Amino acid sequence: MFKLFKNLEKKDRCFILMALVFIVAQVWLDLKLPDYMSEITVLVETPDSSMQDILIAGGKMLACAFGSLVSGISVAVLAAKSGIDFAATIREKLFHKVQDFSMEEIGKFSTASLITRTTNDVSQIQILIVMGLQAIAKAPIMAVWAILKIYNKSWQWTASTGVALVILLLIVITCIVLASPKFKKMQVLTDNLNRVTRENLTGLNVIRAYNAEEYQEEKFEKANNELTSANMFANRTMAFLMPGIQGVMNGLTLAIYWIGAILINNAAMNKKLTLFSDMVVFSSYAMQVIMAFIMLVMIFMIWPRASVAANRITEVLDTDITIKDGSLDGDTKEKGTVEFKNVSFAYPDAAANVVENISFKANKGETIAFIGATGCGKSTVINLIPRFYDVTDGEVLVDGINVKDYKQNELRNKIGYVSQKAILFSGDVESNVAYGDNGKKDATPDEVKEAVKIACADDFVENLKDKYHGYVAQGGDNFSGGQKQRLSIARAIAKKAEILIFDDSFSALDYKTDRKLRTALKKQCSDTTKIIVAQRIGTIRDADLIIVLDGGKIAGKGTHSELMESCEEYRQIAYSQLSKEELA
Ligand SMILES: Nc1ncnc2c1ncn2[C@@H]1O[C@H](COP(=O)(O)OP(=O)(O)OP(=O)(O)O)[C@@H](O)[C@H]1O
Repeated sequence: MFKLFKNLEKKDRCFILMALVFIVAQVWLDLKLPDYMSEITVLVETPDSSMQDILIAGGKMLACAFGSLVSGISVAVLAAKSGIDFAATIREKLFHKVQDFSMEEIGKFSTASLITRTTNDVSQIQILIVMGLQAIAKAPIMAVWAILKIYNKSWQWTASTGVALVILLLIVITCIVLASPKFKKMQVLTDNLNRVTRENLTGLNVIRAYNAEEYQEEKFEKANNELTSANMFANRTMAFLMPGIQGVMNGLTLAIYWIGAILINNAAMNKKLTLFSDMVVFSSYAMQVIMAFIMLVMIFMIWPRASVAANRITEVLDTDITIKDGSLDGDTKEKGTVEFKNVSFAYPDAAANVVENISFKANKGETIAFIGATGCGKSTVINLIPRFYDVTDGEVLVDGINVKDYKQNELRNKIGYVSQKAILFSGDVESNVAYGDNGKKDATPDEVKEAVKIACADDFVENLKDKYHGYVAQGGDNFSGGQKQRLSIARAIAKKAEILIFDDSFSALDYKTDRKLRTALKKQCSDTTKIIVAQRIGTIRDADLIIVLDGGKIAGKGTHSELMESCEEYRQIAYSQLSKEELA
């Protein structure tokens, strides 16, 4: 928790300091009230006292109460401001940190958990600051100050307050011990609920198509019930706190007046008035002590959850990023080359390598294609080029330099990447195609148009009501699979990168569009090196080099005709897709 607070900005530290000053002022004013109350009691009981004196003492009381109100409001405003600001700072830090995460770190935390940590967990910290700042600082000052004021009044009253405090402590400790583990559990269960909700929303169509609503509901109900019952237990336990404290407060008032009655009864006549005034003042201070405890209880209610949340946030912020930046910028002598030297790779926590001993070189303007059975490691190989993962063994070189030596953004400026699943962002066609930074300049509307044309997406984009400013929904949900793929391809082309990577990016295109697109690519991007993963022989048969993968290893390498001669795996794929006449 305290580690997280090191992230407080200077401005917020100042706000907190100012709040502390107001808190001390408020406590001082609150504790001054009983003194004036005692003065008034004495004045009322003294036969010769004037109304003027009573009014002056009353006026001072009023001024103290008003001062306390102003201080209280100031503390609340300052606490809210620093809490909200701090939450915004932490959310921003988390966002930036997660942006730098590699797939390994994202996988370690899970997307659902990262969302809960950035939203719900940060809110817990905000609540702690906004509500807790007053109590954390105010309660101890108030308790100590009030105790100092009353401790020498009468040992009987002090003892009764002591007993009340011990009972209070026992109630508080029991409730905290019982509820604390549940508060901790609640954050993890919130992750789980988020995960189930997310899965449900993203897979809605499949759920409906398979009439799996009931199954999903059961899953949701289980997650929801777990969270509800943990919440219920913790809050039910905490529900005993307030009535318990109230009971102790009433009991203490009763005890003070009872003891006071006995003391006044046994006292000499001239001491009775002083004792009565002492009793009123003492009960007032004793209530302040109990109030301080109530505030601490509030903290104990918020603290366990906030402390778990703080640990979860620091866990993300302190995570060591596995993919570290190199120092080189992208200004290399060699351009457009990709070379793998005996590359092997195993996913984090996996026992065995997924790909093994991969070596090849792509020269500027060449087309290199990967083909092989599903799950043989094609995507894995090409994901090593933009450094989504680092190799386990061997080297990946881009423009003759190890990818690890580049600054990551410099390396990625060289690459236009089209993922297997086409990803579009909410906005319009133009913002999606001109997306990101290529280290040079933003794509102009004309360049966007040209890229869309090369990607054979102009036919449907031109038909949109707002053409290149046509609306794109989140995830590109208002476009078909093939349209999304073509817009993703246009985005990579518009980047004017040295190397284009297509991860099975033509799979949703019909054969005619596939051919048209490849022809346009060959003509318009002749200087660009193209690395293509494909399932169809037709898509890759013209490639300069085809690499056949089998179980993560290279089973054959060469042009289409060479592989038809030499590679049994390639022949099998080819014959399974095309007739002998088509292949001839
Ligand atoms: N993030 C990951 N963590 C662990 N294992 C993974 C991960 N991604 C892929 N794999 C495993 O690596 C192997 C190769 O996967 P990869 O996606 O590279 O295959 P592929 O040849 O591209 O398949 P497809 O043609 O079906 O897309 C698979 O066995 C898969 O289970």
